[in-house]
Amino acid sequence: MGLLVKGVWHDEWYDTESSGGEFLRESARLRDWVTADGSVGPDGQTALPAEAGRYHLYVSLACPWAHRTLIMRRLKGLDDILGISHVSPLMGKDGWTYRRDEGSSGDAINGVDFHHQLYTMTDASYSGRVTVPVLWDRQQQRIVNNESAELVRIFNTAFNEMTGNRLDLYPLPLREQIDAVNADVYDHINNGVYKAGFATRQDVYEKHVTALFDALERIEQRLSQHRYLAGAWLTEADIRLFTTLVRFDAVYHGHFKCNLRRIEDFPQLSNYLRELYQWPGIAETVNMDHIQRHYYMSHATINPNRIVPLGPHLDLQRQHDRERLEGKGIWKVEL
Ligand SMILES: N[C@@H](CCC(=O)N[C@@H](CS)C(=O)NCC(=O)O)C(=O)O
Repeated sequence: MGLLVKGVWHDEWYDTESSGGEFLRESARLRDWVTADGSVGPDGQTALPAEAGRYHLYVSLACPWAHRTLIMRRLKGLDDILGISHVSPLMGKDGWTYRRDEGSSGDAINGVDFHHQLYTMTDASYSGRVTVPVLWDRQQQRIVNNESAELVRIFNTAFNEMTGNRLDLYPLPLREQIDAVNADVYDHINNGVYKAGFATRQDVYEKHVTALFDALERIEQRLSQHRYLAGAWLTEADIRLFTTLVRFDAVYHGHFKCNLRRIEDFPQLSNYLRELYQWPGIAETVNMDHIQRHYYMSHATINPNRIVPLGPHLDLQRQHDRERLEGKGIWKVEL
């Protein structure tokens, strides 16, 4: 675990000292877009044009943020035009690596050993955290974007004409609702588990665990009325919640001490989790071995002996009861 300072790798754990025991997530810095024809992104971002085989996705199979992009790649039928490489689940003094003997695929495109090399290839004096996921442009030899929320949106639209895939996980009429639920889920659940787990003071931990379970209760309530977070349509909001829920009982409950309840103990959330897990294509994106080994073996400050627990035995293929609520599947746009 570490970061780059002016292009030089430093092995350092998160600094929570200067923030009163709080884990503060750094904003992603590489924010260019890919659009169908290379015209600017939705907020005027510089963009590159969609082309089959031009881009490559670097992920960790353990990481919930990277997992969003893997699900989008699958749902949007991008497997053949967007290659992937995955890091080793173990993130030690060198940060994310491409060590095959630990379970990495190796880097199929650049052959680097360390993920931070992709950042310094992009900018020789890069400063900041070195994170997954990353979208790489093989033509310009640089990272295009390292923010998963934006990669989800890029994958949702940029390649539609090429693939003929009309699924829209961020439909115009639902955007306001999606943005609102995303904000709550991001702050209190996706990032909430990290804020609790990486806290280095008792009161800070308690504050974030309480906020996390309050948010889970709110979502539980919502899911008692609606099949999905934005109503009858499955959207990116569901994908974003799913990647945290699927790790929850296996990792966050024990390792991050988010243990007031398990997801299994919430009737709506647990059935909803199973429905999404059983959605065509999604289960294949879940790698519990990488998930468990990553967290328990990489965070030495939390689990110094690096023992990986054997349980819990989750059966996510069990039947769910969500059919009692109206579901319309995924929205489709006209091409
Ligand atoms: N904002 C980023 C966050 C990604 C992120 O924090 N990924 C974690 C893995 S789960 C990481 O690479 N952490 C390395 C570090 O913080 O040094 C995104 O959503 O894409």
